[in-house]
Amino acid sequence: MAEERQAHPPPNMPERANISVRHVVLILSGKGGVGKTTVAANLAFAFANHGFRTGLLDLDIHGPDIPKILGIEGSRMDSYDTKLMEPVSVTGNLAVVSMAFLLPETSSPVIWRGPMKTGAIRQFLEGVHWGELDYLVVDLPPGTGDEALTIAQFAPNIAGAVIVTTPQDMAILDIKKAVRFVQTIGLPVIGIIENMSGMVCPHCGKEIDIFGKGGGKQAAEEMGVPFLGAVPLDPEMRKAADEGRPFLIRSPGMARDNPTWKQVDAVMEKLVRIVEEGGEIDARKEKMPLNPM
Ligand SMILES: Nc1ncnc2c1ncn2[C@@H]1O[C@H](COP(=O)(O)OP(=O)(O)OP(=O)(O)O)[C@@H](O)[C@H]1O
Repeated sequence: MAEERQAHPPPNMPERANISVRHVVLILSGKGGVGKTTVAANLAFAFANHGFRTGLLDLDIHGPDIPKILGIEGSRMDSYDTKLMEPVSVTGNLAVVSMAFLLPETSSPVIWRGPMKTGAIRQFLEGVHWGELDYLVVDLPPGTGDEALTIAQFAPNIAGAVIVTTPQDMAILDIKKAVRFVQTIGLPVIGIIENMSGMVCPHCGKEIDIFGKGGGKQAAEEMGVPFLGAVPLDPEMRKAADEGRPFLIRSPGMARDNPTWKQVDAVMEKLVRIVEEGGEIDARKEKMPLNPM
């Protein structure tokens, strides 16, 4: 569908950025604090772990948190012998671009109006040596602002948007707005992810539904869009983000059997099946060895 859209751009549409990527996946949420960045970082990590050449583009220009979550805060994007900037490499398969890599200090605020952000977003696509990518995961700021519109105009091969939510009623109203926003700008909704969906008490092992459970699935059904799955509220996931480690490698050894990670993996696999139009993940793709930081 993405190719069809690009084959006949409206006459006043700007040209799409010239980067080599098979699928661009936008991650957004109707409201802040639902764990969109955490989900984007861990999904990108899961893609890379399955052998996909993955880029992660942090477009939360005013509050870029991806570098902190991945433990690459303080890294810089340099340009060597080409004029292109080098993204920051996390594993052999995962490269990251963030505004944070260009700021003099991590606490420096970015006070920019729309046109400056548009220029930066274009640079982050075309001015970066991404190489050949299978997936480019784009973490957008919450809500329905400029960044989403700009990337929707400039990025090639957009597979669509993934909407992250928490299960409670207040968040569900915002999902509906986000779904309509994505549809209004002419992109497919790949699906909805319900984050912080129930929690297993670390003391008694009982499941506690802090924000409720099942609201994301219900909204997906009501809106007629796919439900990609649920990720539980897991204190280890919060700790991993605070410590700057992707969740999977926070506790090497136990990670692959961890129920939360299995959920992240299942969400990623469903996303791939939808994006690659019904195809199963290529079983020949060896899982890449992790590169603990
Ligand atoms: N499944 C989860 N289990 C436990 N903690 C989580 C989970 N998902 C996110 N968190 C924590 O919730 C907080 C908010 O997450 P995050 O920054 O990813 O949200 P966001 O929606 O991207 O926020 P913003 O609106 O600021 O962009 C962080 O402390 C993160 O570690």
